[in-house]
Amino acid sequence: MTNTIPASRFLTQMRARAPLVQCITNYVAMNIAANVMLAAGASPAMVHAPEEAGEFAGIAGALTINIGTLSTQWIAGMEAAAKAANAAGKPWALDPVAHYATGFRRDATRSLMGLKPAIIRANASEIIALAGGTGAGKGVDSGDSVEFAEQSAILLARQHRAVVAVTGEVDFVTDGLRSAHIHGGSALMPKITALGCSLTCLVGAFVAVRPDAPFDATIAALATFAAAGTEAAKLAEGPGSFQWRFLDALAALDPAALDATVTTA
Ligand SMILES: Nc1ncnc2c1ncn2[C@@H]1O[C@H](COP(=O)(O)OP(=O)(O)OP(=O)(O)O)[C@@H](O)[C@H]1O
Ligand SMILES: Cc1ncsc1CCO
Ligand SMILES: [Mg+2]
Repeated sequence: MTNTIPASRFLTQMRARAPLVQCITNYVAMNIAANVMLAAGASPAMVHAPEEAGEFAGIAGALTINIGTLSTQWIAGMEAAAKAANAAGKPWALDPVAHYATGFRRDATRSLMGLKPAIIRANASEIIALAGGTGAGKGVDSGDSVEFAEQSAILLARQHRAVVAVTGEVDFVTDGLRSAHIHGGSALMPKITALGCSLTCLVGAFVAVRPDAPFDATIAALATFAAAGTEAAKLAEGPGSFQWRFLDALAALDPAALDATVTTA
């Protein structure tokens, strides 16, 4: 493994600091994302109103923005928060849920991309479309393999000088120069709504602690999900028991389990 900083060390650091993360996420994700953050050891705050989102971004260690259930009011909050995070030198992560589905989402995503996210985390169909290609996504669900999205991810990372994370059966992370694959997890994960949205929030927690290393921090967040997903799947009987077992696995996770999930190139 050529990682300068092992993922296990990032999880230990993140838990020790329990960073405050401003998560602007969708109505579907808010509850599970907050519980995922608490189980993993971070401190989430779901603050999105335009009247306060910018002020809060100055207090939080990092910001995450997810466009899953969009409205004009929410866009105003997102843009205020992203601008304030940039002004305060805090990193922020974008989750462009189904951005290809409507003109409203496309426009919002274009303007958010202009506000320089440090990290973009999405499924394969979303990454392909963000790079100008045509994927097989259906609403919020991916219809493409991660492998098919890898070149799009590299292109996006170079164009936007961002870390790009594509999730699916095997995850791919790139900063345009380096790349990594993260193995593990479970086929039950896409059967539970908003786990990807929750992962974007967790990326925020890791990058809040190591804003100097967004590539490694993103890998560590994805490795945390992969290791906890593998563990939860061992005794799960279906999506329902997987969901609570996943929270328990996140809380009990041994950081040493992360490193075996990551291969770098
Ligand atoms: N077939 C699979 N096998 C193993 N892990 C998977 C599989 N599909 C997804 N995952 C894992 O599930 C998590 C969420 O990724 P996914 O790509 O499903 O996000 P998403 O499509 O944005 O989800 P959502 O929009 O519902 O929040 C990631 O940790 C990913 O590695
Ligand atoms: C189901 C759903 N619809 C809008 S956002 C969301 C959560 C998964 O992306
Ligand atoms: Mg998603």
